[in-house]
Amino acid sequence: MKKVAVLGAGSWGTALAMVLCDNHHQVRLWTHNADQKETMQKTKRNEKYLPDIKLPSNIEIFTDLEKAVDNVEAIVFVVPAKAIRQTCQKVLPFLSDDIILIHGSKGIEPDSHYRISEMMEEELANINFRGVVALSGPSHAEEVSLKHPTTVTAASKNDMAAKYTQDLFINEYFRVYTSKDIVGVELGGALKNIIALGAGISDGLGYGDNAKAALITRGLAEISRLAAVLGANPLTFSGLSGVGDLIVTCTSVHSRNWRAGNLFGKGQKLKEVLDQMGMTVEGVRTTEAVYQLSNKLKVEMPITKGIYEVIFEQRSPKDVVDHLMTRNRTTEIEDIASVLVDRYSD
Ligand SMILES: NC(=O)C1=CN([C@@H]2O[C@H](COP(=O)(O)OP(=O)(O)OC[C@H]3O[C@@H](n4cnc5c(N)ncnc54)[C@H](O)[C@@H]3O)[C@@H](O)[C@H]2O)C=CC1
Ligand SMILES: O=C(CO)COP(=O)(O)O
Repeated sequence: MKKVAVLGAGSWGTALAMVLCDNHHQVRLWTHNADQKETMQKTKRNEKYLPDIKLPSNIEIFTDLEKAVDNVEAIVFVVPAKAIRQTCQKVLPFLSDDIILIHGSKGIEPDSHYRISEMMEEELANINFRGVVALSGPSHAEEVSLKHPTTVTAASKNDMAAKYTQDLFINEYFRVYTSKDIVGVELGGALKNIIALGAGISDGLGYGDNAKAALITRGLAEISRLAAVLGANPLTFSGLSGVGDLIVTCTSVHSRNWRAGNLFGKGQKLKEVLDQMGMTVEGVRTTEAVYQLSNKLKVEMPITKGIYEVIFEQRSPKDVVDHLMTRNRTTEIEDIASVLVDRYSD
């Protein structure tokens, strides 16, 4: 039994804390919102983010960050990507060396183009943590909290930290694999959200399964092309954090990115969409970051470009689809192959 703090009491932080409670760990769930803590303690539910689920009786809820992380072996960061740096800065004074840092967040920071673990390493450079682990895969909180079979990957440059995370979380309904390719695993989790926005847009426009299958497949081609240039193992994109998460996010009614895309497809604009969602839609910021990055690195990403134009330049979604369908003729597989040839030919 380990003492673990989970930072972020949204749907995913709560679901991961429940898995840890099921595994008999001593779990402290931290929220930055005092009202949320009070309601959760009173109702034994997370009314806003996972309303149908009763919280385990052994979960402890904190707003005091120092108390939440006191004497813990591992911290699991599950705040939205935009809050990662601020959360690291707040927790830094209370951290001791040897801590294991795990995160379940999915995003890329605009301008810096940092992955989540890169932001954590930069903000927490003053401590000698034992490793940073990304926990990612096809895993909607709503289903994990119902204990439906789910598989994820714990990726770290540090093998021991990845195995520690596997031991911490694995049980009969939550199967955890390990990987050394943290670059690929984090990119898979972040980039699929862009394509899920696209799948939602396509459905919102009233297009059918052919269009969605095309988006998923050509989306996978362009996100794995970028990931290969950024140093990911392309095979990671055939795994749980790649195609696995892409499928679930593009097809599940639980996906906030798909739902937001659907509203864009029906003609709503950014502010209306975000107001209506009221929950984290990571794909919006990640689309901005990846659009910048693809221009900087000259990686062709036509779907991401189209989604960027819908979200940030108010281009009509129908216009974007028409453009994607009629752009220059090209070959299907050669493009990713050429990235790999360039990369391995030195
Ligand atoms: N919901 C899901 O099924 C999954 C979500 N994720 C990822 O987990 C991360 C968190 O997402 P969700 O839990 O779904 O979001 P959510 O929208 O359900 O909840 C967000 C939580 O973060 C808190 N928060 C917002 N700003 C904060 C700040 N500055 N400091 C501390 N807390 C803050 C909110 O109060 C809320 O409790 C995202 O990166 C998401 O992509 C990953 C896998 C599954
Ligand atoms: O990453 C997720 C499932 O693996 C959650 O996706 P959404 O943020 O689109 O709900």
